[in-house]
Amino acid sequence: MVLQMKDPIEHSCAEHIRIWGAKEGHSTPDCGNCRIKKQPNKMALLCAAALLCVLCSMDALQYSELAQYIDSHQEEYVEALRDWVAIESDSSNILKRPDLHRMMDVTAEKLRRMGGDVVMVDIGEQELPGGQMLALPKVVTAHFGNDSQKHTVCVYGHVDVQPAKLEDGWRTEPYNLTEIDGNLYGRGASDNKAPVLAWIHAVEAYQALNMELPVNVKFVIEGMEETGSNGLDAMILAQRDTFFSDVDFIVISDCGWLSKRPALTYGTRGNCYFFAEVEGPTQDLHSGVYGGTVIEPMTDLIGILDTLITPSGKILIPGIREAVAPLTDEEWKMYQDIDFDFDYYKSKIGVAQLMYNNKVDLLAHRWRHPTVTIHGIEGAFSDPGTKTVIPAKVTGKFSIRQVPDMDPAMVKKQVTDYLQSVFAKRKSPNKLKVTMVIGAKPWLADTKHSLYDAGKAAVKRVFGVDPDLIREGGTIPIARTFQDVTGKSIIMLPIGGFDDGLHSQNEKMSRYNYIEGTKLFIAYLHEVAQIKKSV
Ligand SMILES: NCC(=O)N[C@@H](Cc1c[nH]cn1)C(=O)O
Ligand SMILES: [Zn+2]
Ligand SMILES: [Zn+2]
Repeated sequence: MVLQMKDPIEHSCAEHIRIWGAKEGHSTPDCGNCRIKKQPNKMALLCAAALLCVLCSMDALQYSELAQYIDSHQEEYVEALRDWVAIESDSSNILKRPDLHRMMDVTAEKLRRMGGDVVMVDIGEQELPGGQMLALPKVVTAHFGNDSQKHTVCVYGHVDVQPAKLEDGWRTEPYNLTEIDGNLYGRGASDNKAPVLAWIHAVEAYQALNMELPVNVKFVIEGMEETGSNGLDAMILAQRDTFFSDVDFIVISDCGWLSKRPALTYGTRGNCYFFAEVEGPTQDLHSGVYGGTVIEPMTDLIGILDTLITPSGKILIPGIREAVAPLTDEEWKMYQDIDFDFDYYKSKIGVAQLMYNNKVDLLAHRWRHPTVTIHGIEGAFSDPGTKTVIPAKVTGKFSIRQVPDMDPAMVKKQVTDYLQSVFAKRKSPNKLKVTMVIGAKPWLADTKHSLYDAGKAAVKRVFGVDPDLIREGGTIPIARTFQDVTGKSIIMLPIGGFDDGLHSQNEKMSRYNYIEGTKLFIAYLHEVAQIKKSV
């Protein structure tokens, strides 16, 4: 026996610590957590845990107390999510703008009640396609703790949502949070209201237990993410030397796991979103009376949209595929090692066949290649029933997900030139106008950064497994701006499940992920506090 028990100390907490000392001349083993060889008599055995140094043991005890607090307050957390989901904060629908403003007020008020230093930052107005101006939702910033000896972590999230209507095929009212079999269904539940609340509840738990936060925490919560984070770039630029000057790291939890295994996300795709408007007659026309005599805008539009991508997914716009950074051997290897159930993925989304039939190709095309998606046509007849009309003006909406080394400014030119040349060949008298309404760049992090070690340790503590390192096919438009403007390192720490149905019917957040995710954030703050602070 290397160790002998000396002065066992029993704590009154749920878990007990026993302090162990080394025999004369014998070495003391490393701490099972921080791996540092500690002095004799400073090693502790924590019930149901490994041999830890005293510091780590105290940390484990504190975590255990916080985790118990989270468990015993979970009903309140679900109610908070219910209140937030009930606000139809759809940023894409201008008629819902009052709800979106209310959502920002409610968010600010929650942070204010916790004693945060809260500011609602006016980010101006947005110009609508008709030229009218509409006030953007204010960005909520908040600040907890101001200790220059500690790191400052800035949490970014959004509280706007994608559109949702019961008649889209939801099984429950989208804005009435409904729990079924441990899943909390509602628009915005996973994207991104529960993760934002989980971060707020993590800070609240320290306050309730009178525990000092291990780091200073700042929040930046916006209401335009789903439509491209309009106005936020300028705000970050304007506050680079004020609000962001003392921020050390940025954490974003606006994404999901790839499987049942927790994950850390190190890359997102960007997005270039286009409107292609084809305008013909001055008003809609009877298709029997005028059909066969006019060159129809819808036929032109569908003709040009069909030249963007082949049925097998090959993008036809010259220059787009050529800009993509080639996949490295290391990336192939990483993708091979990732947990991913190919058949479950297929069955979950209800398709018999995918574009690719192996895991690596599928992941590469989800994360690492651009793709074109045609989203819809404004001005087209889409109601139930039959209407025999020739629409006078139609606007096709499509987007191209961006990966390194694509550049949105270049993509804008490539797409516009290509569509104009394809349209010209049709010799149509109609007018085509192409505009890029969102131009978000991809984001990529260095997984060797200590933020990722902290993430791995936090996942291990809460879930007892090592996380997958994954990328995200979706876009968080502001991620790249945070990186470029503030120069700070970013980690994405998702708590959403792989099957949450983001942007889809029946979006949900599982109660398990919501509650364990809150604990993950607490564990993460503890781990970040261990990162050496540079002076
Ligand atoms: N949760 C992230 C997310 O859903 N982001 C949106 C943002 C976006 C991109 N283009 C328009 N909106 C996404 O679709 O990826
Ligand atoms: Zn989101
Ligand atoms: Zn989203």
